[in-house]
Amino acid sequence: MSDRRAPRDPRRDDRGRQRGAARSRGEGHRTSQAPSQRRRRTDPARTAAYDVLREVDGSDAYANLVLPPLLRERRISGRDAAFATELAYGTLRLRGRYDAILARCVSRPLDQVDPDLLDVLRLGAHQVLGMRVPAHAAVSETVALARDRVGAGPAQMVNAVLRAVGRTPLDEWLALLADEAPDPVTALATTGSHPVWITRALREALVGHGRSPDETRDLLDADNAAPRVTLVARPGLAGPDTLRQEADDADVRLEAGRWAPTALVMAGGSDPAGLPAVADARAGVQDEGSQLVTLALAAAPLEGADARWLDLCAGPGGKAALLAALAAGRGATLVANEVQPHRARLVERALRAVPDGVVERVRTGDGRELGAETPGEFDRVLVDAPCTGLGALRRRPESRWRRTPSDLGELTVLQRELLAAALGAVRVGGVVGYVTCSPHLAETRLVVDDVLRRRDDVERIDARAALRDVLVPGAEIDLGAPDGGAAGLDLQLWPHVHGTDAMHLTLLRRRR
Ligand SMILES: C[S@@+](CC[C@H](N)C(=O)[O-])C[C@H]1O[C@@H](n2cnc3c(N)ncnc32)[C@H](O)[C@@H]1O
Repeated sequence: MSDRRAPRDPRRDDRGRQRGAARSRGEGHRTSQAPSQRRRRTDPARTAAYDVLREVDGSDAYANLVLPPLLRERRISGRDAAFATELAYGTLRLRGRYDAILARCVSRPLDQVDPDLLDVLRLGAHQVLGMRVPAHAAVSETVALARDRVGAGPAQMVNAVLRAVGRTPLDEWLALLADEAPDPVTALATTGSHPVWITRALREALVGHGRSPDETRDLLDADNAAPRVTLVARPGLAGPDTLRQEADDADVRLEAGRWAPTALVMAGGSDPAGLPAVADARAGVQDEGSQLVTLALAAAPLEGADARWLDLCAGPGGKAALLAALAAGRGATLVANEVQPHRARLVERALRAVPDGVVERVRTGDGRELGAETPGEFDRVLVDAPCTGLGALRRRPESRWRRTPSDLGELTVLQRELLAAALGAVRVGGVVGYVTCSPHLAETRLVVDDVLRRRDDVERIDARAALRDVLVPGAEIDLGAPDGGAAGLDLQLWPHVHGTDAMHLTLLRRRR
């Protein structure tokens, strides 16, 4: 907040950065023209962020697919690229909070504001309230953007609205929004910038998985923070030491992951693709939670043969590549299945560093057929089911505003069918790992309970114990209250507790 209100410092530029020496001497872009004659240039980074927001809104695009090529095309790099990224992603994540504030500063209902203009206002609000941009720069640059992209009339309105937004500090805005909310969940949702239905579902998931509802605020905050890039060093293909050496050579800083022995966290701003091990798939980019559930499935106790593994929903192949690397080290083989042909091709690419003979095949087809097609053939089966992704909201800035409760209906039917197929494909005594990147009880507990209610040949086994067996030595992990029921056996990770996506793992064993 203090930066936002800082008086103008001539040694700093519009983003509060230290100016270059020439700039601070007043040389460079200034001309002898009178201010009124100067044509105001819009800032390329802000324009890029705006164009991403319009693509996301107008074309249903994904910000993380639109922004990187756009930055490359416009040759925006380094700190400007980081600024554009934070501006675009931060604005998308905090859109709900900013809309609630803007609604109090705009004279007409927001749904009557032109969407182009509304995105300019949101970008301005994020600079004023969410970034360390001095208020005068945030306002003047956003007004210039409005003039360039929406027109001179709306630009005046942007000026007035952003000044009104900036007159109240963020903590006072949040207190006001909370006071005016009709109930506590809506207060959390508005101030924490999540839809009410998602806030309620996350709160219920915390409780259902053995945690306190009071953690909801922290969870929402964690969803609003940019995640750090985590790499997986695929065992036997690239050891963490090799990866560290390659990172040193590329001047990239890596830190050991907190929980998974395979995880290395990158210092901000570096490009993972620049590391040879990532370029040739000995390593990859993978959330630490995804690594943990995969390692836990591979570590689950098993009697008898442990020779054939199946990944039922493998695309784009992150977990399949880790499973295959582990299988290679244990003399096992892997079948990877994916229904979408283009994602099956991504699985093949992800598996390209795995030694010959380990990957039996990459099958393109509906995983639901495999229960009947390959009955009882596998010793370990992973079902990383398609889900709402409510556990990975920090990675997909716009997705919380796109998802609707009705998505759950179709997905949870498919989840049940895929889990049933996995239980058909696993041998008696074999293990199935049911995984989602959503903590929603309807996609986790209820799916498993429902499938188990219909059969008496399957038992839950302790996923938490399997996880503890694979953690880095000495790691003390808080997995919530051990209540003895399903919540005591199932594993549910959380962004605000573990710094991972909210990955879920239930482990099941075929008894007969
Ligand atoms: C959560 S993603 C899997 C992520 C993957 N395990 C990884 O780590 O990279 C779910 C995948 O299931 C696929 N899928 C959806 N319906 C399927 C079906 N009926 N059979 C097999 N795969 C399916 C989706 O296309 C998607 O690629």
